[in-house]
Amino acid sequence: MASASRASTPLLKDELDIVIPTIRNLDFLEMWRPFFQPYHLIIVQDGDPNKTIRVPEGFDYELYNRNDITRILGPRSTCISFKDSACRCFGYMVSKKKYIYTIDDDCFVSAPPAPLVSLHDPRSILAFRLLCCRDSVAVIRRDFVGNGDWVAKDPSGKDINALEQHIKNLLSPSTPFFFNTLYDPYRDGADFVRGYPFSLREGVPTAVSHGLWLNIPDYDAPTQLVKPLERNTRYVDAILTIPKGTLFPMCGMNLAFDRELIGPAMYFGLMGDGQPIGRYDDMWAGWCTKVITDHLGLGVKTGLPYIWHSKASNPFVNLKKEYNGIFWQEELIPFFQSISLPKEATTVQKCYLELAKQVRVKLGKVDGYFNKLADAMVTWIEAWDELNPPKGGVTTANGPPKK
Ligand SMILES: O=c1ccn([C@@H]2O[C@H](COP(=O)(O)OP(=O)(O)O[C@H]3O[C@@H](CO)[C@H](O)[C@H]3O)[C@@H](O)[C@H]2O)c(=O)[nH]1
Ligand SMILES: [Mn+2]
Repeated sequence: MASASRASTPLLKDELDIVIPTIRNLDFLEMWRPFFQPYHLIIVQDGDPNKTIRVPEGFDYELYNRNDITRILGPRSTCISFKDSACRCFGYMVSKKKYIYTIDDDCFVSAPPAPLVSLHDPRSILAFRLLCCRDSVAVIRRDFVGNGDWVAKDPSGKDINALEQHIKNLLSPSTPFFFNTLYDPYRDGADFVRGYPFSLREGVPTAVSHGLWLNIPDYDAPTQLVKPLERNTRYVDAILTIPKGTLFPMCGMNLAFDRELIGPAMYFGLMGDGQPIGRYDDMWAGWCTKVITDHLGLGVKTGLPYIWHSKASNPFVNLKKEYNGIFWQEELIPFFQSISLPKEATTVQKCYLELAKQVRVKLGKVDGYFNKLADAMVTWIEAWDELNPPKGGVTTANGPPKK
């Protein structure tokens, strides 16, 4: 029987960093305070390094802007994107923790309190909840707790703690080799179904936990343009292992991973300023990650937890960023589907460098950009290994910025 984790989920507060890319502000942290305050935040400030980003009181954090990235990585800083959420991967590199959770600054525990709602007027709270219900079909109910904090509830009325769910996902095995039709067999109240081979029931270590989003779905620009008012109101109470040999579109908005198992593969590519492509950062990382987890016998899960995604980015701006990606991905997907990594590639770094070689040989002819990207993939691994020497190695000269 799959050992359902009846014990409470460990906080992992000293083993997990929260990485936030931002070009806006960090007010959203107020709603996450009950869940995020125990953790160390790594904030990657994109855009103008002279702009001051205010971090709400009471959070333990490091903040890196473009000047810090250049100071720490020197010439290798060219592999970190500028003016694209891809910059977040710098946070993965400088972290010293086993786990990473990354979230966008427009993602909330649940629908943020609208300005009209007074936090202490029951009538306006009811009105706001009815508004939420109208807009979001009551997928998440929220109740105020005594001091006016917002606590999200799932349809069963249980509190939602997205970070706790990601930790549960990462700490329980994945089942990539044989699909369990009752989904995650390790959840309370579930198990392997009849016909599931006992030899496979131990599962494999989980490298990635990919969460989803209510309200604004992560659609590409053409879909956004065709369906501007569509909201995701479907709370599907399921966690699935993505089967071995199957790629998936990884979104960086609500994502957790085991940095020691798969960190070096989580390079978010060359995107944004000066590049012919944007908004394919997380997609690229997801395709590289999935072929490597398949090769190393690790698992990738998708499903719970949900977060509430509040802002739709501009579809016209997105179309310009995505155009080449939409076109190139018809070549990229067959490339990743046909990847075979040699058995000598026994570490993530070795797998990644082999991938970079194949990107240059097979995708360089699609567009010269992929030669640049292959170089950047190698630079990323060099920088990763310099900042993360094997245990007991030397640390980097510069170290994190003074706060
Ligand atoms: O130039 C930029 C733009 C944005 N950011 C920060 O990145 C995240 C996501 O930004 P935003 O919410 O505006 O974009 P979405 O379209 O909703 O994001 C989804 O598309 C993917 C684009 O790659 C992204 O991974 C998804 O989450 C926010 O925190 C912005 O502040 C930035 O740093 N630099
Ligand atoms: Mn967003």
